[in-house]
Formats: sequence, structure tokens, C-alpha cells
Amino acid sequence: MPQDQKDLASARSKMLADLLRAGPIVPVITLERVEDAVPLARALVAGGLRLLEITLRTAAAAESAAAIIREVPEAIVGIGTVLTPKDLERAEALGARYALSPGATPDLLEAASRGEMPFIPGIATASELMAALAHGFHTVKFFPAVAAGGIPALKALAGPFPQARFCPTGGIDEKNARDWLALSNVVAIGGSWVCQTSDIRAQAWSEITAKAQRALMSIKE
Ligand SMILES: O=C(O)C(=O)C[C@H](O)[C@H](O)COP(=O)(O)O
Repeated sequence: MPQDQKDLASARSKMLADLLRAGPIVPVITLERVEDAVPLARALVAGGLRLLEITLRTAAAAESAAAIIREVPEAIVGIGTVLTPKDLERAEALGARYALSPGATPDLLEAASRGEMPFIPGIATASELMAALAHGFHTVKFFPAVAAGGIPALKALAGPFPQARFCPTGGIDEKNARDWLALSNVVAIGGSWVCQTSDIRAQAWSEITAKAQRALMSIKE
């Protein structure tokens, strides 16, 4: 791949590491109804969480993300579950600030390094990380974090890959959030525990705000 393309991906990766660090908790959001999008985003922002990941898993996802981007300017919206170059285009068309994937295919890495959208690929192994790094992406999602080896796995990856920065996601909650963030190569953590489907279905916005606040408290104690 052209060096300037890789340098650009790398510069965006650095920007993303800084953005994530300011989180440093990214709620992973799956919305079933567009009407829940704005109140949910407001509830999370009220609880102190501004970096959001809206997964492209539901029919309501794109319209929900668009509503949040339009109506909740404090939220910094990323599009998650980006599986294909087409999904990446959708994220860009929605006006998202960044896009995330649970993994990465060669096509997706190639499209992301050619495109404009800041992108966080997912990795679970050293080889997958090497493919991401070869394209300039050194800020990556570690997914599924707990199932793929947990904290010892990230500690081990720090040895050969000191330049990599991680946002572990998958199996993280307020009981282990602080331990993950204590690792020097972890810039943020992601998870759905602050905005569970049952709470969204019940439109339990104040409960979600309280969970967001508790999540932030849990990493300070
Ligand atoms: O859909 C994606 O793009 C993903 O990367 C998967 C999510 O990040 C995890 O499903 C969140 O994991 P939990 O916090 O354990 O629920």
C-alpha cells in the first residue's frame, strides 16, 4: 500500500487514541426503536459518557445514529459493527466521527485506509493486529476482550507491539473496567453494560444515567 495512505491512517489512529482516552468508556449501543435514540444519548451524556458506539445491528440503527448526530451535539458518535466497505460508506454518509469493527477483513482495511473516515478495526490475535498495523491502524478494538484471553492477552501483546493502543470490548463491566484501564496500552474500554437492551426497552433513562455515572466512578476509585 502507498506510504502516504498508511501515514494518513496512522495519523487518524493517533487522533482516535486521544479521542478515546478522553472517554474513556464507550457504551456499545444497540437500538431497536428510533424514538429511543435521542433520549438514550442524552441520558448517557448526562451521566458523563459522550463517546458513543451505535452498532449497525438493527434496522433502526442508521436512522437512530442520524437523529443523535443531529440532536445531541455533545455526543461524539461512532458507528459500530462495521463489517464491510459498504458499512464504512454508510457510517461516513451518516456524518459519524469514527467507525469501529469487531474484526477486519483485508477489503475493509484497504477501504478504510483509502477513505476519510477514522477507523478502529477489531483484532483478537497477533496476526490480526499485524494486518491492522500494516495498514497504519495502531488504535484497535480488542474483541471479544474477555473471551480472547482477557488482561493477560493484552499484557502479552504489549511486548512485540508497543505501538498498539487498544479499546478492549466484550465482557467488560464495572467490576473489571478499572483493571483494564490500568494497562498502559489501553486507551479506553467499551461495553454494553451501561445501556442494556432491557433498560432501553423500558425507557429507563435515569437508570441509564446512573449506570453511566457508576461506570465512571468505578474507574476512579
Ligand atoms: O458489534 C460490534 O461491533 C462489537 O464489536 C461487539 C460489541 O462491542 C460487543 O458485543 C459488546 O460486548 P458486551 O459489552 O460484552 O456486550
